Amino acid sequence: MLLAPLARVSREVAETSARSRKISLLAGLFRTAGPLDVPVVIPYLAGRLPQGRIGIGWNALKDPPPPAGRATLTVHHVDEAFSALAAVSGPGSQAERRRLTQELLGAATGEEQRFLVGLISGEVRQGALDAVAVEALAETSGAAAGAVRRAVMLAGSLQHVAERLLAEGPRVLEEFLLTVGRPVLPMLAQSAADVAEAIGRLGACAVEEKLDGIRVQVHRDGGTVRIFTRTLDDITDRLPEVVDIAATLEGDGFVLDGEVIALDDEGRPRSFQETASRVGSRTDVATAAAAVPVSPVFFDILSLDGEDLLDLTFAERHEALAGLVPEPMRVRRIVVPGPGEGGGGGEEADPRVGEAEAFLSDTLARGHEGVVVKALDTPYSAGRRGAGWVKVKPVHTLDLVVLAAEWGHGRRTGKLSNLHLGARREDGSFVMLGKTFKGLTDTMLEWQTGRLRELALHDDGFTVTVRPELVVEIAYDGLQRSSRYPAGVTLRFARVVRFREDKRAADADTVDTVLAAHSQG
Ligand SMILES: Nc1ncnc2c1ncn2[C@@H]1O[C@H](COP(=O)(O)OP(=O)(O)OP(=O)(O)O)[C@@H](O)[C@H]1O
Repeated sequence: MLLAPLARVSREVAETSARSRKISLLAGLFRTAGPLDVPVVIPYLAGRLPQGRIGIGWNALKDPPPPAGRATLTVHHVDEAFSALAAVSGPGSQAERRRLTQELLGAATGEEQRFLVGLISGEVRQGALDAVAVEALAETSGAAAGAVRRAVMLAGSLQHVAERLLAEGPRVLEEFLLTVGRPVLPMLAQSAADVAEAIGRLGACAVEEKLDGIRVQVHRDGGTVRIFTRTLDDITDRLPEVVDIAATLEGDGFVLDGEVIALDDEGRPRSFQETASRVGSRTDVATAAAAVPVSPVFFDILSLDGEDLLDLTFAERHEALAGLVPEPMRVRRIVVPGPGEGGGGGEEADPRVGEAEAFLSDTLARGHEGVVVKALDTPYSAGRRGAGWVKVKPVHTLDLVVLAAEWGHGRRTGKLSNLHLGARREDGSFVMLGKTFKGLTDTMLEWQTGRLRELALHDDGFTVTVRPELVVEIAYDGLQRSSRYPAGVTLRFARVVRFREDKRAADADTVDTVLAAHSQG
């Protein structure tokens, strides 16, 4: 398959806001993709290189040779060229990378050059591509969209399902079952401004503590335990104490969903940074575990003794959870009846809300982040922000993407300090909303300097532009008008709360969400 139609479709999908048009563009592309192309086409459309980081900065990209007059590059050839680039190392590697990059660009037409440069710099990034691609795959293969979606959730990979579906046809979808040992994309929550709004959206529900730890999916198959993160990375070796606990539970095979968190002697949460760096540390796990032990706290169960529980209601799943996991390892919760069941309605204050608000206050007093209100009658929506889960956090924060960082002065000389913060647009590009260096501790400054150097594209001696991949959680006091920023607004008193390495840029907040939250507040 030639690169030219892929570059064209990528541009056209970004340019149109009509979902049906996006689907038919992608379906047309998938129809022409051969089995060897699919493993490359899907990541390229999402703006990702299968090789990961290949260390090309702007120097290698600037002053490209004149574009080729005819499209001859194949997707396979480009993939090989990127593999060759990723393998370059040692002395003279910068010059060699530039030579290989320029050679590749010289073989590309104008449109292909723009696509390749965007791919390398992280600018080609389609927002919400997965959902559209699922429908396009259904259209191309003749499978039902729901069946493709479920297979993607269970496989945890659009690419894997696409490869098999396009090669083998719709029947292959039956093979994507929930399998203990293979992670599933976790269900995510929607947000509400307060408990009353959350409860108002749901019928009978559970109000659960929202713990500020790291999401984990714990699988046990007989004697084997595996632990996965929200992004489906296997972190089993980093959490020996959680492995031990999972091994002591009575069930033989299960998949549990929950959070791991570092607690102090009184059972209060230690700082998120302590939990995060403990879960992130791969070296000398035994010492790290002794210094900062983490506890698992489970809130859902997806499979038990060979039975897939995803389609059961939350009430039924919770019963199964309670039968397997003893209380201190289950999240604290209260159950609130539906509007017709326990009073409420009418003009007077809804007692359902009062009880939930008291639970929230108590949860905050215990040092936790907020609550997640969950409908009792809904199935587990793997990989989606399901309407059945609504989170309420009193401190509103945004997850933004670092677009660039400025070299610090004085005490911060030699460190990348002031961060340029971007919100996502639906088309996958980013809008800068402001800058901040507030809230950064010395440790964070040190860490971000190293991390941002890895992502650097260009350094003009003052500002380092980076691949837009690092997600940072920002607290702020509202928005204010500003003609200096492209959305016409900027953040007031933005300060860094923490880095969210567990999130991808595609999970960051969109500029529309930011503006909508502001207009409500
Ligand atoms: N009782 C709970 N039920 C569900 N999720 C919980 C619970 N306690 C803590 N969490 C955490 O809260 C998250 C739910 O919010 P959401 O799905 O929006 O994820 P998020 O974007 O990581 O949110 P946040 O940044 O608010 O933690 C889960 O991913 C999980 O890590």
